[in-house]
Amino acid sequence: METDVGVSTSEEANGSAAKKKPTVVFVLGGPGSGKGTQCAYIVEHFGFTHFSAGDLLRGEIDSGSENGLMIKSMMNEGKIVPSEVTVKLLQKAMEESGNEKFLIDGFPRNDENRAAFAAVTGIEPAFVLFFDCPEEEMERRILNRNQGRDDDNIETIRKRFKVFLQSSLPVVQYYESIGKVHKIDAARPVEEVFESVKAVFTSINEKVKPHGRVQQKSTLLKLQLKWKMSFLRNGVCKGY
Ligand SMILES: Nc1ncnc2c1ncn2[C@@H]1O[C@H](COP(=O)(O)OP(=O)(O)OP(=O)(O)O)[C@@H](O)[C@H]1O
Ligand SMILES: Nc1ccn([C@H]2C[C@H](O)[C@@H](COP(=O)(O)O)O2)c(=O)n1
Ligand SMILES: [Mg+2]
Repeated sequence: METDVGVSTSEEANGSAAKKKPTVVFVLGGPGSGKGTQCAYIVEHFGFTHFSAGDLLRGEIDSGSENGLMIKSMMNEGKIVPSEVTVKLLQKAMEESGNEKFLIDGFPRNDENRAAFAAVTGIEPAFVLFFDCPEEEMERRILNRNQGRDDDNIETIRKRFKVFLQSSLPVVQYYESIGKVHKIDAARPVEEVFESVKAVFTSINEKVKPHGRVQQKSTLLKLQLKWKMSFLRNGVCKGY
């Protein structure tokens, strides 16, 4: 297992008291594009914990919680559940997991989801994986899935596609505009898709290794500080 991917972009840069925030990768793509399937492989190879927002919401329905009925009816309509509910579930799951590297699958589904997660957790994703797949292929996959999901019927599937185009793609475009998206051609066999996914995680591991640029920069800053302190102590500090 190649576990690294210590891409903590959210570490507070205030010296020794820096508090490390979890590393979060958002996994996006249309319904049936293969997010859950690929996440299982990423977990196996890179030591992430996987949370599917849809699974957490289905768990909430099954638990008989007071939000259950509302969530169920929204899901059956292919609608997006209010962010307050979903973010709370994700936050609780992350806190209880004991890990600090998370794949968050099927979230954020709209701009409200995105903003609420950032506001509540203070976490921005290290990057976003986007599984790009034609609608006909996604439809075929969902109709063959046989997992007993209430929303895997043709009427709800079409509604989910519409919501994906209207609300979720703009979120992908937002992350693209800030250079955070790794787009994967998901219309290939599972193993081929995972080869591309693996390349993304491996290249990110390479970038944060001790001799990578990120590490070099912080090492240089530490060295400069050490020199300054040494000059000050010896009373020969003039030009600093
Ligand atoms: N690359 C692939 N080629 C063919 N079938 C696939 C591929 N990836 C996943 N599948 C199958 O397609 C179905 C949907 O995959 P999966 O559940 O991973 O999608 P998803 O993006 O998580 O969907 P949803 O958004 O509805 O949760 C599953 O039955 C899965 O086995
Ligand atoms: N952020 C989210 C994620 C999911 N949902 C609801 C609406 C989706 O149609 C449904 C199933 O999600 P999936 O398992 O396909 O990722 O769950 C939501 O409201 N908000
Ligand atoms: Mg899924």
